[in-house]
Amino acid sequence: MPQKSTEAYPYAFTVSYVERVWQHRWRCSDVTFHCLEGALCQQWVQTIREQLTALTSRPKHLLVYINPYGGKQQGERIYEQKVAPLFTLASISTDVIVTEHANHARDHLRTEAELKQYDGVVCVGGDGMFSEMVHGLVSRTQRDNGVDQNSPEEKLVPCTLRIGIIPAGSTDCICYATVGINDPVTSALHIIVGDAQPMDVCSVHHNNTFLRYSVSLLGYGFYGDVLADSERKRWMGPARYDFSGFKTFLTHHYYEGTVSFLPATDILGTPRDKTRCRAGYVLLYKCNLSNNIHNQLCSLVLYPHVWGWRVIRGKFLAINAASMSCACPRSPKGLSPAAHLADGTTDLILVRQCSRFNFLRHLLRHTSKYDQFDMTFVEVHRVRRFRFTPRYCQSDSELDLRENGKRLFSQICRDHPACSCSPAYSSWNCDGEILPHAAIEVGYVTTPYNLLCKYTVHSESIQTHSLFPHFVTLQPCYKMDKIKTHQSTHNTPS
Ligand SMILES: CCCCCCCCCCCCC/C=C/[C@@H](O)[C@H](COP(=O)(O)O)NC(=O)CCCCC
Ligand SMILES: Nc1ncnc2c1ncn2[C@@H]1O[C@H](COP(=O)(O)OP(=O)(O)O)[C@@H](O)[C@H]1O
Ligand SMILES: [Ca+2]
Repeated sequence: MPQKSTEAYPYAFTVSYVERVWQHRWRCSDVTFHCLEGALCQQWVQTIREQLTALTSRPKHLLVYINPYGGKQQGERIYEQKVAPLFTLASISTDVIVTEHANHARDHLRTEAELKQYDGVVCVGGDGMFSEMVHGLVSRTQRDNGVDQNSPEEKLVPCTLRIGIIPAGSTDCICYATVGINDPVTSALHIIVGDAQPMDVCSVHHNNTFLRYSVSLLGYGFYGDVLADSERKRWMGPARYDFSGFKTFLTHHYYEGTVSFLPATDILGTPRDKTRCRAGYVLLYKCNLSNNIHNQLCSLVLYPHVWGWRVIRGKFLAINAASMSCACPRSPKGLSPAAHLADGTTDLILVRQCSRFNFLRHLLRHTSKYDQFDMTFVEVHRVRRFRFTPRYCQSDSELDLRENGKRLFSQICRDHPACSCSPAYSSWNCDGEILPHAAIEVGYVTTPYNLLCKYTVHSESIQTHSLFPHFVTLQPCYKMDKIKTHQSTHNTPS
């Protein structure tokens, strides 16, 4: 700032605001306004503060859980250096808990946390950490509302508290698929401006007993085997997935069983659409009205058996249910690029036994513009519920052993115990956590959630933000010589 201006306009205040820098990446910038009179300056500051206070969607008090062991074990550093300064700048107060063991956050949320005092909870970690938060909050809400979690027929009661994710994990699929990028600063800014995005939740059951919730990927076969193998290599960090992915690809195991599913017939849109859900169901359809007729036609073609369950038997390399696109840095368009974030459905992808070469082609298409579903051995259905029953029954003792992480003889091919062909069972990859039960039933996909983040790729959203995009942190009406720090720093609280 030239000296002349400082002398002529000795009073000033600084407004911090959100700037979209590149694609989905957000940054915090600021602008300093100079005034001639202290009273005028004060009036501006007062008015802006009043406007900001009136924005009820913005959180004021947050409960933060940090997983210090997620991803590259950088959770605490990421929070302290990149996120906490922004929260302070936006006058958000926080209670921070660094987790001490797995399920610490889940159990604290489910039983102990005084949730009434918070406007939201935030997790710093990966998909597993987010899953802990979902389990804590969703379970607590169902318990408080008398919902029987064990029944796949029951619809979940929505939670009122929102969850924010600061990505610090290995895949960060939930963050990437909802925000469009896995960047801690961008996520912190979405939380600060009070963005919200509802999302679907599936409940997973075995013999009418509740097992887990899933919000992103439920994968049997390939993704189940990758996860089971990678858990033994956690010391490798995020690279464990590349190693185990390659190894699992080479083993090329298929699994026999029956998939039954209830197609979602009363919806517009199919998994083969070219549109992308980046702002949830409602916004997408507002923005793509011209696609609706086309989508309706596709639904009729895809789902001729509209009234009941469909049953498919076979040998599968992978059975994936994607309740959102599952986009992540490894696959920027995701497992099911057209899946919706909050439409009460999940996209069921069945990859039948095929050659290694064809499976590789299918996997590689997740990383390119080519359609991974346009292959004879792949089919995809948008469903409300589904079940999987493996061809061979899994005994309780086998399950107990698998739950304790031991490898079994019975996992080796039933027909030829001495050979190395496919084992009888895989396990399910449920948002990055292993489910040892092969037979599962997925209850109604419901939308009980709001996240503290969303895509803002639509022009409406951008305009809405630019109408009042700022969060203000200023020294009210200081003379210029007292606010020098403002000109050089913008995301550290002063
Ligand atoms: C030979 C070329 C292979 C290219 C394959 C590309 C396909 C990648 C699709 C990945 C979808 C990932 C869905 C998300 C799963 C996560 O929930 C889970 C746990 O994440 P986190 O808690 O952050 O660790 N991640 C995985 O299961 C990793 C799957 C990696 C598969 C290679
Ligand atoms: N303090 C802790 N010590 C050990 N495990 C933890 C701790 N806090 C959370 N976890 C568990 O770590 C697992 C992985 O967490 P996540 O944040 O998803 O990292 P990543 O993306 O690397 O898998 C989850 O199952 C979670 O329950
Ligand atoms: Ca969905």
